[in-house]
Amino acid sequence: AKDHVVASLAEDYYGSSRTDDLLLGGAQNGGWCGLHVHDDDSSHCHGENSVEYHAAGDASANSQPQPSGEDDEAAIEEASRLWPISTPCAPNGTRAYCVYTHPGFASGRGISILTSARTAIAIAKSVAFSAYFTGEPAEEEQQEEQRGFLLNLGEDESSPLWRVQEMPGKGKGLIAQRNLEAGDHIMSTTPSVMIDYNLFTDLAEADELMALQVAAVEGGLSDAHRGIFMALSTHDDDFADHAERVSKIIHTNSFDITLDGIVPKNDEGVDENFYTVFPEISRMNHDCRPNAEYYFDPATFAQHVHAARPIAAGEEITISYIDPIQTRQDRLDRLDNSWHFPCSCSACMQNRDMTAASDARIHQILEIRKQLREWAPSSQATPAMAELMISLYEQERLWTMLYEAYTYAAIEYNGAGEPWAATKYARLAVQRGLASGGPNHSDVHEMEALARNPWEHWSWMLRTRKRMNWEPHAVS
Ligand SMILES: C[S@@+](CC[C@H](N)C(=O)[O-])C[C@H]1O[C@@H](n2cnc3c(N)ncnc32)[C@H](O)[C@@H]1O
Repeated sequence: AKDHVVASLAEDYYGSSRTDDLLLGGAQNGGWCGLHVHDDDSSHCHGENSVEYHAAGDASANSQPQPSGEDDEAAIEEASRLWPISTPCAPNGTRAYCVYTHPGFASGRGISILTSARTAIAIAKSVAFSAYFTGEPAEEEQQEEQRGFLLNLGEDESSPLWRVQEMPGKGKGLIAQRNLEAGDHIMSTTPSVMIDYNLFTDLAEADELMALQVAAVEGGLSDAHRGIFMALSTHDDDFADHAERVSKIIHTNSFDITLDGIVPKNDEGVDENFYTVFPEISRMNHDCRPNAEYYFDPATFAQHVHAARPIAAGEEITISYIDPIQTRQDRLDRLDNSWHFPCSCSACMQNRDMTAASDARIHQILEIRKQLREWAPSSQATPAMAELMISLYEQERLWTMLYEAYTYAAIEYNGAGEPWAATKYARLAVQRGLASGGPNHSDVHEMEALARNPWEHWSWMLRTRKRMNWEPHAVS
């Protein structure tokens, strides 16, 4: 994606795995579009980006021109009409960034978004927000759904499923209050504050950004919501004043979010990122072998967390802040550079022999991944290779990544003309993908289609076809 000026929770994870590399792209004729498209005509692809949230957003948003200084004024006026509160603003020469807040969002929980007027308008028109602005009948349904998400949240930062507790050496963390099964829903929350990444590069004065951040927290959030936000970690408790505290909270607790299908891509055709705090989810500490996974749904503006494996009552619930497919030293370096803590998770604390074996598996996973993504006839990919990938992920306890391996296995078996094994893995990929990417994720749709009818899927006999140099029409 783009150069990150600030570290965010799971920025690597999103960057290298979650949105770019491992996902199916809806290829029709032999490849995964938008990823590493091979020799086929990429015009068969649905779209370049594999993450298509069909339910979300105003499709026309994608064709909107980028804001310029001249038309920004009109946009600010329109955005101010749409959003209940939109103050203050900080001009940067070509566009103004303002705080757009909605105290009524998510049943009065509230939300603040720091962005340009154009983007604020696009967000206001998206499915998650339009009901709040138009008062259409959808509003009831929308609010009901968001209320449902928040049912598990108490104002004291606990729920029947989890509680916040002091964790030695890590600050606070989240503890399971009940035994959870893989796939169990843990929580869903909407954001407190979202900051358009452009602010970090475009606003020359740090004070301007800080003033906007303070205004975002002061306005727009309910008292309870603001209380949970302000209690979040600042990592080192070293701040001079309120503004710096708010800034540190944001920097310690933000996730990287893209509003695909809602906000237009930038001039380079890249999705705009939003630095986003989901305060209850931000209580989760890092583990290189996490037991929970999450995804953001632009249709509701909620982030959903599910168990990636069974979690025992009393166990800490963790997520990974980085791409876990890295050797131990790379993971430690990454966490130290971006997060300034030494990782003491079980994978990082193994003895030398076990670390060497683990690192070797990571190298093997990376090598196999390359083959499984290779669509030229010379690819070494086979169903056995995909099975090996599943095994390596299991040995490495990479439960949050298993859907990738199941997806590859489904494609490889189908590509070799083995529909029953393909169907089995497609179903497993769907089951896992629902927790990793959500029901609207294009990869999940892809696997559902394969499971329904492997013979009609683009991957049917694909490997055989390529290796034997058959024409696509030779296969029905
Ligand atoms: C998003 S917060 C996580 C919740 C935080 N522990 C709290 O008290 O609210 C990120 C911060 O938690 C701490 N942290 C997270 N995972 C950790 C780990 N595995 N080991 C040590 N500290 C960790 C670091 O201070 C990091 O900057």
